[in-house]
Amino acid sequence: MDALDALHSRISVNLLEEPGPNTAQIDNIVRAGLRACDHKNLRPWRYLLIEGEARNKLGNLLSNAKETLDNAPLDPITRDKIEKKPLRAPTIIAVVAHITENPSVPKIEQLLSAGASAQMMMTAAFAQGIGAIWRSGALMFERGLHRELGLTENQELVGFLYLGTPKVSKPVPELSPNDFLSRWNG
Ligand SMILES: Cc1cc2nc3c(=O)[nH]c(=O)nc-3n(C[C@H](O)[C@H](O)[C@H](O)COP(=O)(O)O)c2cc1C
Repeated sequence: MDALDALHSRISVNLLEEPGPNTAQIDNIVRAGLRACDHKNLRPWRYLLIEGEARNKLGNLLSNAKETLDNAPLDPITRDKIEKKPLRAPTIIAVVAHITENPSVPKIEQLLSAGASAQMMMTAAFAQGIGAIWRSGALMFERGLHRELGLTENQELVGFLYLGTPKVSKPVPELSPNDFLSRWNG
C-alpha cells in the first residue's frame, strides 16, 4: 500500500480474530515504531510482544490491578470479564515509554515520542492488512501491573496495540482538513 493511502485511510478494528501478524509483519510494525520522531535520539520506546498463554497472564494482572485500584476483591463475574480482555486479539504489543533524564528533552516530549511510535505501528499494521486497535484504560497506569510486566520506575505504559485479522470492515470517516487547519498570519 502506498504510504499516503495508509496515512489517509487507516482505521481501527475492534473485532479481531486469528491469525495474528506473522514474524515478518511484526518486524515491519516494530521497524515503523522505531522511525517515530525522537528529540535527541533518546529512543524513548520499548515494546512487549504478548501472544498465546501470556494473554491469560496479562488478564490476570489486569484483574489484580483493578483490585488494587478499588482496594477491594473483585466479584467473580467482573474478574472473569477483565481477565478475558486480552483475548480479544491474538497478538498484543504493549508500547512502553522509556524515560531518561535529559536537560533538553522533558518527560512530556518522551511520552509524545512513544505515542508517535505507537501511531506509526498502527499505520504499519494497517498497511499490511492487519486489523489493529490502540487500547488503554485506567488499569494501565497501575504501578503493580507495570512491575509484573517488568517495567522499571522510569517506564510508563503508553498503550496496548491489539492486532489480528479484521472480523469486520468499517468506512473511513470523512474529515475535511479545512475544519482543522487555519492560517496564522501573525
Ligand atoms: C491513547 C489512546 C488510548 C485509547 N484507548 C482506547 C480504549 O481503551 N478503548 C477503545 O475502544 N479505544 C481506545 N482508543 C481509541 C481507538 O484506538 C481508536 O482510535 C478510536 O476508536 C477511533 O477509531 P479510528 O482509529 O478508526 O479513527 C484509544 C486511542 C488512543 C490514542
